[in-house]
Amino acid sequence: MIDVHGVSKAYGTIRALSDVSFTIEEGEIVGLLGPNGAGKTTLIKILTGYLQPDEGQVTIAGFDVLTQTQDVQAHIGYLPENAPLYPELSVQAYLKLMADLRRVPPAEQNERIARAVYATGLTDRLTQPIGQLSKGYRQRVGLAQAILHRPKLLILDEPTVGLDPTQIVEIRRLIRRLAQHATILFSTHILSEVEALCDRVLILMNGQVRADARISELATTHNAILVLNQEVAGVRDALARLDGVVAVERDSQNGYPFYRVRGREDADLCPAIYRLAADQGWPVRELRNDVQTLESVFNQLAVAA
Ligand SMILES: Nc1ncnc2c1ncn2[C@@H]1O[C@H](COP(=O)(O)OP(=O)(O)OP(=O)(O)O)[C@@H](O)[C@H]1O
Repeated sequence: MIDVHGVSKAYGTIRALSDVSFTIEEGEIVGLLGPNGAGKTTLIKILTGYLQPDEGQVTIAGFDVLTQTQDVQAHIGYLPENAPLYPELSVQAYLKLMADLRRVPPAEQNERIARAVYATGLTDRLTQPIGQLSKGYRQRVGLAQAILHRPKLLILDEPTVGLDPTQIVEIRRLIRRLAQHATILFSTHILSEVEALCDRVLILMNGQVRADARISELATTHNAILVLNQEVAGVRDALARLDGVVAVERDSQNGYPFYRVRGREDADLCPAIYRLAADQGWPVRELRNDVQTLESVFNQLAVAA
């Protein structure tokens, strides 16, 4: 559905994106996670054809964003950060305007608007001027305009920013519902949002994709952590000789010798390490599976950046 290859973009001397590549398959919900200034909005503007990259190619639903921009935009529902809404228009009048702009055939407009309004829970707000709506409801109007033309791909830039907790829950529920019929890519800087909604996360930092992971895989681990109370000679080599071990990293944790033991995919290392430590009489302080969370991955990347 989305194919991004070697995309770079600079604003003067600021490199907003550097050689970004990834693909997104139909039906996925992908979170684009990154701190402020990571390049999320820049990437989204490039994907939606509103900004040209300096280098690289983007294909959406088989169309090239640079040369077939209108075809691409016809396939996308886009919720920009701070969606431009007309405060004096009623919800209904605004959606009619957007249907005209999207060239939805007049005979189909009423039905399309009714469906979008129903999907976004706006039925009882139709006649209200947008300017009088709460921020959560305005965001729903932004989503309603994004799905008017029944796009197969929704691209949402920080869809819950500035909303209160109740509104956040409602918008997330709505996104989950929309995901039954469309592929979704949305940007956020909130870790829990990604965990709550996504199948997969792309972590963008300093304009680069630093991680691309399935949320379900993050929690599983083939690695173990061993911390000893004091130095013992030969631990690293002995660990490396265990069946299923592919690498052993040595570090220190509050001054104690610390080993991260990386295993093959089918490995369950802790029992074997426990037996080895008992045989050798190692002064074990801690032995555990090295469970990754999105937060731990993000923190490791942030420290390395
Ligand atoms: N029009 C512009 N002119 C100059 N620099 C820009 C422009 N737009 C963005 N930048 C810079 O490019 C970098 C990436 O910005 P971008 O808005 O894409 O990041 P972001 O991840 O969306 O951040 P945020 O979460 O704060 O919206 C930042 O350093 C930003 O200051």
